[in-house]
Amino acid sequence: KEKCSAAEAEYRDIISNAASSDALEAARVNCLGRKGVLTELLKNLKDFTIEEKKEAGPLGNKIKKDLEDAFYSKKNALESAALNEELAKTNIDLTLPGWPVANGHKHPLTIAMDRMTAILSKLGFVWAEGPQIEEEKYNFDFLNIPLHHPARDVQDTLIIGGGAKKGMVLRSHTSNVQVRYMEKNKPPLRIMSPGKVFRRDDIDASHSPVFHQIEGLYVDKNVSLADLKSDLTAFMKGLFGNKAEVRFRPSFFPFTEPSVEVDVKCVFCDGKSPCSFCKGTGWKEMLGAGIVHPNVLRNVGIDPEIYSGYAFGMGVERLAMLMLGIKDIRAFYENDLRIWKQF
Ligand SMILES: Cc1ccc(OCc2nc(C(=O)N[C@H]3CCS(=O)(=O)C3)cs2)cc1
Repeated sequence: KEKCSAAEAEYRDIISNAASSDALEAARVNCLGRKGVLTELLKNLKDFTIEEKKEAGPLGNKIKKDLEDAFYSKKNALESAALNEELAKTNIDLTLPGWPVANGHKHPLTIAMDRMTAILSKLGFVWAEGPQIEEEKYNFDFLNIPLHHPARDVQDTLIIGGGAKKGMVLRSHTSNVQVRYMEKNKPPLRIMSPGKVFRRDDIDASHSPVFHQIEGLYVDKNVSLADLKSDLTAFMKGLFGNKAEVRFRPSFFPFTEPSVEVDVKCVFCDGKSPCSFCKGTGWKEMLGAGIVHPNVLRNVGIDPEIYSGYAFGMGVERLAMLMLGIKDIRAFYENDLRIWKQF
């Protein structure tokens, strides 16, 4: 008993004076290690009588436990003192908040494209894709666009290789997808073709040589202008809300007859006070559409006496600018974070 208490007193002294965790660890091994002073002392217990063990056992283990705790708390104290000393040398203020992790988000064009294609897919349109570098016949000929049509001129279309009439072009609309699809699939068919299109345009606030379009095509038996009007009205209400008012105006496109242009009532003004958005007309043109011209059906081997269809096309940038209040189309391509951070 005396020896254990003496050992405890001696090691408590060593612990309180220990200046480094190495010295402390060495002392711990000397005291509590396999060959440690206290370990050796406690080995004598096995020679004690039952009576003696009853008192000496718990006493010895308590001293052992207390010393272990003392070693441990001193070790912690030395380590945190070392850390604080280290921190005192640097001027890093650990209480400052961390760098905010900026979480990204979709590009506004993608947001607009996703909204439009989601509504169209609910209306039963299936996503179709096709090449951006296209043969002239799929971009023009199949679409009843005559050889002398201005759209074919180099002023409007970006022509790649070969003579102007025979070369490949950068597609000026995604109609090539519809033509290719009709060559391989017979009616009934109901497809949408989102994608990039190219025009020879100098970039300015409302024009870009590269922009995005979504076209739709529905071919079946007895498809009429009524189907077109009801489906496109549903699409516009899906986009601008149920209260949106839609107007159909007669128009002309070589690939549709009759052709219409579809306006939506100005969402910013009642059309009386001239607003920059609708130029005071109260209406905003959103897309073009029409009944597919019989020549187009014939060109892909569909009999216009049996089948009929409607088609439509719209610009995504245009819609995104309306939806998000962006005044300059170039904002979509300059990736200026000061703009995109606002969405
Ligand atoms: C086989 C096939 C037959 C007909 C088709 O008609 C697609 C159509 N597009 C329009 C139209 O007005 N498009 C413009 C809107 C704005 S834009 O992005 O500049 C292009 C009207 S009908 C397509 C494919």
